[in-house]
Amino acid sequence: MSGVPTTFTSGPVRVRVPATSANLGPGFDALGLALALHDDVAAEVTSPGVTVTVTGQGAGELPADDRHLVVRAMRAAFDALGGQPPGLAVECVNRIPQARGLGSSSAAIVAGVLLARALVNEGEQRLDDAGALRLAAEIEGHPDNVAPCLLGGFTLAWTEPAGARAVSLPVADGVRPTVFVPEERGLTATARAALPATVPHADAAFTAGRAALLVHALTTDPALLLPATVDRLHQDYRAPGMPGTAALVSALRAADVAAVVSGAGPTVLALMELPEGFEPGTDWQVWQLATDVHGARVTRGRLGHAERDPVAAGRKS
Ligand SMILES: Nc1ncnc2c1ncn2[C@@H]1O[C@H](COP(=O)(O)OP(=O)(O)OP(=O)(O)O)[C@@H](O)[C@H]1O
Ligand SMILES: N[C@@H](CCO)C(=O)O
Repeated sequence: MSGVPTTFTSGPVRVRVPATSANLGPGFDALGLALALHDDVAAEVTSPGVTVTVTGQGAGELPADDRHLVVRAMRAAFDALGGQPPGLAVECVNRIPQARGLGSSSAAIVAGVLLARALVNEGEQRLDDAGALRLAAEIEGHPDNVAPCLLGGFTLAWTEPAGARAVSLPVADGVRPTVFVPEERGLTATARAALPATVPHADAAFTAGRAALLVHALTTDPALLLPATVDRLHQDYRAPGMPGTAALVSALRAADVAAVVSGAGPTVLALMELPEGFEPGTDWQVWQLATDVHGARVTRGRLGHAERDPVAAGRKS
């Protein structure tokens, strides 16, 4: 399509993007799970200028101009699609807690890339699904959240010289995700700075074996989730920066529940039913979430009444 001028569709488009939990223990920067907790974002091409409205998570905190992450991702995608629109109006209804380890930044990036594509005539010919994944992963810096956000389900992502690739696998019955979300935030960039440049070969070998076992446990045999979620690459190094998270992971695992730090934390993810009466303490919001099997979904039109409600339906706390 290079050389053919970019033209834009008229009217708004909207996208529903899921929260995601990356790493899942031993799958650092590779494995991820899409969860049924969503942001809804709509966008429209306008006359010159950028407006952004935010309801729910991040309202009053996030920038309302070109610095907003959805708009930054849209700008990068419009460049890849061949040209920028005159102006943009973006409406965000956010339910994914931000800077907690639930993939909020990837959800914003995926939303921006898919909205930009949907606003360009013949957008899917200019940027196919594989290209959208590569671009979103490049903006995020690693593919383990953007992959499940785009594809849904349990994803394995990896990076080749040309960019990120991913596959989505079905999740076995019996996997029961619960997230424990604290009030305090933790930026991924800070958690990544806590990691060493190198790790002992024995730890790398140990973790590679558990990551392979985790693919089997999550897709076929959840009875193996406890041994399959042991990691030696990141959680211990990050524990001093999130002691409450580390203590809750330990308490859950001591109760035979496969629990890990969700993404870069500080949220905790359990993958199995909790024991009767398990009490995490008052510092946590506890939500049982289904797996999102669809991934990001784009439709035409404005956000509807239900999509404008920033409180997630069916969330158990
Ligand atoms: N919906 C959003 N709209 C705009 N900016 C967002 C949105 N969600 C997140 N961000 C930006 O991304 C930052 C959080 O990104 P970060 O990667 O640190 O955490 P996360 O994505 O929530 O967690 P993790 O990557 O560990 O799963 C926020 O502080 C904000 O700047
Ligand atoms: N793999 C990433 C996920 C969070 O973005 C990390 O742990 O830093």
